[in-house]
Amino acid sequence: MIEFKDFTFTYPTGRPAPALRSITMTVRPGTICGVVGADGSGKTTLAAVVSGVSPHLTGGEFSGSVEVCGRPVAGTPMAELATSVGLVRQDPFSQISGARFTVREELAFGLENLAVERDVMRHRVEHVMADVGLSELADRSPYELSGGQQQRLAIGSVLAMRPAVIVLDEPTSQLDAEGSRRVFGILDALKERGVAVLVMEHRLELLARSADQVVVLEDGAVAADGPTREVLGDPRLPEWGVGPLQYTTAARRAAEHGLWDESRPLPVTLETAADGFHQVTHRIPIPAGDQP
Ligand SMILES: Nc1ncnc2c1ncn2[C@@H]1O[C@H](COP(=O)(O)OP(=O)(O)OP(=O)(O)O)[C@@H](O)[C@H]1O
Repeated sequence: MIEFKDFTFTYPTGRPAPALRSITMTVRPGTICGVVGADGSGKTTLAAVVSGVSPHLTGGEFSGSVEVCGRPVAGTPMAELATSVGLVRQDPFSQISGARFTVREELAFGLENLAVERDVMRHRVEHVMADVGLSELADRSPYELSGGQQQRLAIGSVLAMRPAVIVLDEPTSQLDAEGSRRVFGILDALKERGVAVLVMEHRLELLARSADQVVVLEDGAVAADGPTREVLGDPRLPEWGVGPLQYTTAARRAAEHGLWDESRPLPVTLETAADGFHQVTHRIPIPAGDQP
C-alpha cells in the first residue's frame, strides 16, 4: 500500500517551486496505478519519493506524509525501505551493479545482500529470469545486453527481492511493442500476487489494458485520479498535456454525428471501441441496391 497525504516536495536546487504539490492518493495492494503527465509534471519525482530516493538521497524540503506498507518513507532508513519497495528507474544502464559478471549473478546480487539462503536464491533467480525472458542470456555480461534487455534485467533485479510495492518509471521507454506487452504481462502477474504497482507510463494503450487506476499529474499536482476508463476517457486529457487515446477521440467524433451510443462510456481499448462501433453500424440499414 502507498499512501500520500497532502504531500508537498521541493528539491534543494533548481526551480524554487515545489516539484510535487499537495499530493493525496492511495495505491492498494493487488492493483496497478498508472501515472501520466506532461514532461516535467513530476512523475519521476513521485517515483523517487515512494522509493525513498527523495528526500533521503536528493535532499529537499517536504510537508505532509508518504507511507509505504505503513512506514513513513522520510523517517525510514533506505536499507529498511528496500525490503518493501523496489524501484525500476528510467535508465536501466544506471541500475547495473557493476559488481557481477553475468545476468544470473546480477539477479542474485540483491538477494546476496539480504543473506537469502543459497537454494532459495537459485530457485528465485531462475524463476525471475524466465519471467523477464532472459534465461537464454543467463551467462552474458549485463553490459553486453541491448537497452531493452537491460530494462528487463533491471525489472528482474527488483522482482527477485519480492517487494510488496514496485515502482517503475517509464519501464517500456526502450522496448518495442512485443517487449512492452511482455513487461505489462509481468505487471499483471504481480498484481495477481497482491503487489501494489505504481507505473509511470506514457503509452496510454498499455495502461488502458492493465491499470486499475490512473493518476494525471499537472505541474506537480494531481489533476485527475480515478478508475482507468474514467480518467483515460476524460475530455480534458489534452489540456493536461496527455494523449488522448485514438479510440476515445474516434468515438467522441462519432458521437457528434450520432454514430456512438451515448449510453456507452467512451472506449479506451481497441476491443471496447470495436464493440461499440459494431453495435452502431450493424443497426444502419443497408440500401436495397447495395444488398449482396
Ligand atoms: N534532481 C533535481 N533537482 C532539482 N530539480 C529537479 C530534479 N529532478 C527534477 N527536478 C524538477 O522537478 C520538476 C519535475 O520533474 P520530474 O523529472 O519529476 O518530471 P517528469 O514528469 O518525470 O518529467 P519527464 O517526463 O520529462 O521525465 C521539474 O521542474 C524538474 O526540473
